[in-house]
Amino acid sequence: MTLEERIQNSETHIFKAVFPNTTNHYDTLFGGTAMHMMDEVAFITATRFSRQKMVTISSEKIDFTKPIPAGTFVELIGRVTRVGNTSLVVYVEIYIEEMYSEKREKAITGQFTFVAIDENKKPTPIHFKQ
Ligand SMILES: CCCCCCCCCCCCCCCC(=O)SCCNC(=O)CCNC(=O)[C@H](O)C(C)(C)COP(=O)(O)OP(=O)(O)OC[C@H]1O[C@@H](n2cnc3c(N)ncnc32)[C@H](O)[C@@H]1OP(=O)(O)O
Repeated sequence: MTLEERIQNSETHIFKAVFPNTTNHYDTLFGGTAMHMMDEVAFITATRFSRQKMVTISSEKIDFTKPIPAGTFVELIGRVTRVGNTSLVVYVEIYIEEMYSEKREKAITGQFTFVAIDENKKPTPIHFKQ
């Protein structure tokens, strides 16, 4: 399998409904909840890419460009964008999708770096390198 095929195969999509237990006093999705969901989809993407134990080492530049209203769906998409020696980077996007129309827009983006670890919890090479 080529690197591009492996990236394509490990691209991960998760849909969630924005219900009131995830919203703040503005009736929009909590930022912290969004980051939690992003870390989760990034972790799944990293693990599906590598099939190794992965831990988050860094998250960066999380841009909240649109509020996510209660009563919508969100789609999270994780995609590997860089493969290093022991680390890889996953770019995550969150799209808002209205429940009763096809309207859809990008709301949040961010980047998460993961490191593959061995049985001693030390960095270990990712089996696939660029
Ligand atoms: C309320 C209800 C809760 C419900 C719950 C649900 C959970 C829903 C969320 C799911 C999410 C799942 C996620 C699970 C996985 C964890 O939970 S992970 C937990 C958080 N992460 C950790 O605890 C990791 C702690 N850090 C460490 O153990 C060590 O730093 C590590 C990761 C073993 C790395 O060791 P190190 O000696 O610092 O690494 P070092 O050799 O210097 O560098 C290794 C690589 O990292 C890179 N690197 C080092 N520092 C950085 C940096 N700051 N930035 C970028 N790259 C870096 C290096 O460049 C190197 O890359 P390569 O050139 O080899 O590719």
